[in-house]
Amino acid sequence: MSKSSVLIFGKTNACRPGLSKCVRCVETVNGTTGEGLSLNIQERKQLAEEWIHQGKDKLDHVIIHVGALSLPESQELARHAAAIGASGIAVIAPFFFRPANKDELTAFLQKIASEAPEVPFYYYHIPSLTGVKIRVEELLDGIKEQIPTFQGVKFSDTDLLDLAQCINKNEREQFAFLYGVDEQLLSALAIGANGAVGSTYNYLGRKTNLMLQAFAKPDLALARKYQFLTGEFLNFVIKLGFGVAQTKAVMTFVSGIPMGPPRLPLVDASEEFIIKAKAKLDSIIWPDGD
Ligand SMILES: CC(=O)N[C@H](C=O)[C@@H](O)[C@H](O)[C@H](O)CO
Ligand SMILES: CC(=O)C(=O)O
Repeated sequence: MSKSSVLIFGKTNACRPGLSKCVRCVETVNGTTGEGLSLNIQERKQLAEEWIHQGKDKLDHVIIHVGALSLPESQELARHAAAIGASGIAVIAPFFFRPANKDELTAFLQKIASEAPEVPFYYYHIPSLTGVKIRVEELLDGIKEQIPTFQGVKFSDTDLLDLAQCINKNEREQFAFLYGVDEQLLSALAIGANGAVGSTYNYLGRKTNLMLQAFAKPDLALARKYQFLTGEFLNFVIKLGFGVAQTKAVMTFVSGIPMGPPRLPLVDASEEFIIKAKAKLDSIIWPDGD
C-alpha cells in the first residue's frame, strides 16, 4: 500500500470501471457493516475465505476484522486470516470488560497481532460502539515496539483533534490513518488522513471518488459539494432511524445483491424506510448524471 494513495475501503466495495487511479479497492470483512461480532467463529472464517477467494485479482487488499471479546477466539481468527492470505487484520477494543488505559489495550491487541506475525495490523477505533475512548494519539506512543506489525488505525471517531495529533506525530509516515466517519471525510483529509473505510462507499462511492478528485486538484468548493451529498442523505435517513440494518437495505436496493436480513438484536429496515431512502438517494445520485 503506497502511503500517499487514498484508499476507499468498504464492505462490498468492488472495483468498478471509472474509479479514480488514486483509489485502491480494499475490502474490510467482518467489521461493523458485516455484523462480524454477531457471527460465530465458523461463519467468520467462512466469510473471510470467501472474500479472499472472490477478491483475488479484483481487490488490492482484503483486511479481515478479527476482534472478539474472547482473546483465544480472536487469536484463532488472526491465525486463520494469516493462513488464508489476508493482506491485513484489524481489531476493535474489547467492549464488555473494557481496557482501563492504553497499556491494557495495547497488551490485548499485542496478543492478537503476534498470532499473525507477517500480517499488517490495524487498530479499529470506534468508541461510539465499543465505549472505549482511549485516545489513539496516546495509544500510538511506543506501539511499534510492542506490535511490530502495527500498520495503522481505522479511525471511526469525530474527534479530529485526536486524529490531527496522530498525524502530527507520524512524521515518518509509517502508519496509515483510514477515516471512518464518512460524512466528515473531507475534514479528515484536510487534516491528513490517507484513506477511508466506510459503509456509505458501497452506495455513494462514485460521489466520494469525485470528492477525492476535487480535493486532489484542489477544488475545495467542488469537494464540499460532494461531501454535502453524503451528509444530505445521512441527515435524511438518520431522522427515519438509521443503523447497520438500514445500511444493508440500502446496499441491497442499490446493488441488487441481497444482503440478507440482519441478525438480532438488529431488525430489518421497514418498507417505508426503503421507499423513502430510495427516493432520497435517487434524487442525490441522478440529477447531474454522475
Ligand atoms: C458506526 C458505523 O457504522 N460507522 C461506519 C464505519 O465505521 C461509517 O461508515 C458510518 O456508517 C457512516 O459514516 C454513516 O454514519
Ligand atoms: C465500514 C466498516 O469499516 C465496517 O463495516 O467495519
